[in-house]
Amino acid sequence: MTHTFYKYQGTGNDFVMIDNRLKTFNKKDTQKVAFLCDRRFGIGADGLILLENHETADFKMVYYNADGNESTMCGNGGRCIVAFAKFLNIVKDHATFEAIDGMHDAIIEGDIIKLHMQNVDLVEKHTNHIFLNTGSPHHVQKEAHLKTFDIKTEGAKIRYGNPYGEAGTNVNFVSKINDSTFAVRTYERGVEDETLSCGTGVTAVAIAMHYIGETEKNLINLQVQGGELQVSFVKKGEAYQDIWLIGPAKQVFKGSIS
Ligand SMILES: N[C@@H](CCC[C@H](N)C(=O)O)C(=O)O
Repeated sequence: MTHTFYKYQGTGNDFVMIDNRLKTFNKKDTQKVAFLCDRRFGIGADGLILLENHETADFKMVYYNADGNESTMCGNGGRCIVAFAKFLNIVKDHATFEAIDGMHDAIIEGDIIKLHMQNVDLVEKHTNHIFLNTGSPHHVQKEAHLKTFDIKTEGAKIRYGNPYGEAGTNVNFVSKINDSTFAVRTYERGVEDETLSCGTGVTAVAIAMHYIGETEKNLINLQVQGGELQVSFVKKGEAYQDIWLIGPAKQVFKGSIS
């Protein structure tokens, strides 16, 4: 079957986007998703996203990693699907949608999409890292030599190692630039490599850095390999609420593939 697709990117985290409101896409076809995301034999992307109808919200988001498996929340993908919904005239400058981690709303200001993330009730501080779930699981670790660090090798060791096991985790390495700015490089589970940006990852980094006292700011700039994102939040007791992931989302091209 031939599918019309759109390619989107959010700070270099790229996605194949398919309008599945007519339910033409076989959602169980893992090999097909992996093929479409393949950079040599397919279109090439870090993930694939289906936009579907929803009973009460503007739409539903279904996210797959490049390995073909449906996975947990994708923050940059969430921002990109909002831009796609605007392109399809489903929404104007505000959107509500359901993703695997629950309901989200978003504000559209030109190319900038502000995505409301789920609250984070638990931040685990360990000796050399912080672990938290921002819709997807994230290990956050400080790294002084971020520019030259071997993200793929070191990220894979942590992703497959204890205590994460089979389910694994995403791994973020972070270096402080100043009180409100951090540089981040992320190894993504399901891509099994470094990506140019990870939305739930930078959200985790911003909250982790605040939690351990590296910053007292509530609006954090995150420099990623593919550009710049911002994360804002409010801390209530041990929990983080009213979390927003802010940054650009752009359509790159359209095509058809069978
Ligand atoms: N790129 C994403 C995260 C996608 C999910 C992740 N690979 C996982 O399986 O946990 C983002 O922008 O948040």
